[in-house]
Order: sequence, then C-alpha cells, then structure tokens
Amino acid sequence: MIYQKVALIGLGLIASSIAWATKRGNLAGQVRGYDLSPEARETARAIGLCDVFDSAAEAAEGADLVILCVPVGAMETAIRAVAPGLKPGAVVSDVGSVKRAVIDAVTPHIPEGVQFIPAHPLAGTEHSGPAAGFAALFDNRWCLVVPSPDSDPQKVADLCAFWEGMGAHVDEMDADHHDLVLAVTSHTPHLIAYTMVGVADDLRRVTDSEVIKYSAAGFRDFTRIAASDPTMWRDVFLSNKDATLEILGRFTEELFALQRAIRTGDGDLLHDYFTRTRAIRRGIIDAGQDTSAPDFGRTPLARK
Ligand SMILES: NC(=O)c1ccc[n+]([C@@H]2O[C@H](COP(=O)([O-])OP(=O)(O)OC[C@H]3O[C@@H](n4cnc5c(N)ncnc54)[C@H](O)[C@@H]3O)[C@@H](O)[C@H]2O)c1
Ligand SMILES: O=C(O)C(=O)C[C@]1(C(=O)O)C=C[C@@H](O)C=C1
Repeated sequence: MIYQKVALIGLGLIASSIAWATKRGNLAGQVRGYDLSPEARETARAIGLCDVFDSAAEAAEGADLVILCVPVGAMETAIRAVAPGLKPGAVVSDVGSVKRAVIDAVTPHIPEGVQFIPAHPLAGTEHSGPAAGFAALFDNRWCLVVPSPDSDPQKVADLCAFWEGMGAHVDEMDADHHDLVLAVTSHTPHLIAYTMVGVADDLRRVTDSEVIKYSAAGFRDFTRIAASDPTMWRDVFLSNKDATLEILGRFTEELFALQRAIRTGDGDLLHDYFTRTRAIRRGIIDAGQDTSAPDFGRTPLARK
C-alpha cells in the first residue's frame, strides 16, 4: 500500500480507471471521490467505484494524495475547492492532457506544506464518465510525471510507484517539452480526426449515407477519435494553443506539398514520402513500442 487515502476530484473515465486500478493493485487504504455532476456521483455510488462525497473539500479531507481528474479548463476551480482543507504533507497531482497551463492555474493555490506534482497518463478512450473506466486502462502505457526542482524526491518516487502499481511505465518530463510532444502525438491528430469526420459529414449531404455505409477501417478509426469528449478537447486546444498552432502550421505546409505533388503528377515525391512514413511505423514496431493492439482491455466488462 502506497497511500492511506487517495482522493479523486472529477469521477470520469480517467478517475474511474484510477479507482479500479488502485483497488486491483491494493495501492491505497481508501479511495475517496467527488464529481460536480450529481448524476456522475450517483453512478459512481451505484457501481461501487469509491467512497463518494457531496463536496470536493470533504472528499479531499485527510487525503495523502489528491488527484485532479477534471477537464483542463476546470483545474483551477477544482484546486480552489480543495486547497483550504488539504492535510499538511499531502501531494496534489493531476491527469490533465496539457501541463504548462495546468501548472500555471494550480500552483498559486497550493498551500504551504503541500506539494503539486503534475502527471499525465498517455492512455484513454473516446468514452467518458464514471461508468467508462476499467482497471487495465494504464497497463503498459506511459505516464509522464512533471516534477519541479522543489519537488520532494520521496514524494515523486511515491507518485511514480503509484502509477507503476497501476500498470504504467513512468517517465519524467519538463512541462513545455511535454506540451510540444503531445501536440504532435495526440492533440493535432485529434484535430485532424475531428476535421476529417466533419468533411465526411458535409459530403454526406451530397452522397446520402454512402460515406458512413462504405466507410473503411481508416475512416472508422477517425470516427472513434472524433467521438471523444467535446469539453475535454475544447480545453486541450485552448490550453495548448502555441504548440498546437506550431504543429498545425507544419502539417498544413506538408499537406500543401502533397497536394501539389498530386496535382502535378509527381509520383516520385509521393512514393518517397510514403516510404519514409512506412519506415517510421515499422521502426516503432521493431522497437517494441506499439501499443495499438485492437482491444487492449478497453471493454468496460474488463473493469474488475
Ligand atoms: N479521456 C482521455 O483519453 C484522457 C487521457 C489522459 C488524460 N485525460 C485528461 O484527464 C482529465 C479527465 O478526463 P476524462 O476523460 O476522465 O473526462 P470525463 O469527461 O470522463 O470526466 C471529467 C469529470 O470531471 C467532472 N468535473 C468537471 N468540473 C469539475 C469540478 N470543478 N469539480 C469536480 N468535478 C468536475 C465532470 O462532471 C466529469 O464527470 C482531463 O483533464 C483530460 O485532459 C484524458
Ligand atoms: O486512445 C484514445 O482514445 C486517446 O485518444 C488517448 C489519448 C491519446 O491521444 O493517445 C488522448 C488524450 C490523452 O491526453 C492521452 C491519451
């Protein structure tokens, strides 16, 4: 057991997965939780997720670790609600998909004697809410921990051990580098998926239901990603503006180059480009880093 009491603020996909994974690994004596939505609290109680309280302050009372599991734009409200009652020596962490904006929003509200050690598990699905979580979500996935120079090494080690206990591999990263890397690997790809599904939806008006009826596997993958939570992703893009716009600018330039190659019939350019990208994918698989197994325990039935 790593912590006596762990409190989860926001009981959605990530928090509910943390609750199940914590129980599976016997990592805490008690898991406490609160969600702003009365329906989410009711569902969490009904499925026996954790001890659910009717205020954030009560949930965080006496907790050794408080994890903010709310959308990035709600992190400040969440820390304000728990800060006055935090136990001296407690650690506050989060799971937000963006790190710099969360650090800027949360740090000013951390009381004396409490440490804020941000984290981000690189695992998720397109589902949300307390019923969407399952214990295996973090198995063999990365969790990036973002300590500051002031972080107590023992508290960082405990938080890393907690994530490892939930099945994750842990790495430490600087907040700005995290935001740039995630803009490439997660944020911009989501925006492209949202856009592609929007384009198909516009086209559907022309081709009736053909776009959906004959959708191939690649497009179906886009629709899965584009079904992700609108609040979460609105907040991600507004909070990681600079890095996303930088990567989107580069993406647009490449897209124009490929568009031109198609128009001018430059088959060599297209072939060279696709050869390069195929080598990247094969390199990932050869390095044993491919985690895109078809199901990967995503089904809620695998919860316990
Ligand atoms: N979904 C993913 O794939 C994924 C992966 C890694 C990290 N994240 C990050 O994890 C966080 C949570 O994402 P999720 O997918 O679990 O979202 P979710 O929509 O499933 O759950 C978020 C919950 O927070 C609650 N909430 C909102 N404001 C609140 C407040 N002030 N106090 C208490 N509860 C509040 C909502 O009612 C909701 O139930 C986000 O910051 C997101 O960026 C998500
Ligand atoms: O698999 C998915 O559904 C996800 O989009 C998960 C995903 C990702 O982009 O990989 C989404 C957002 C996160 O912050 C971390 C993980």
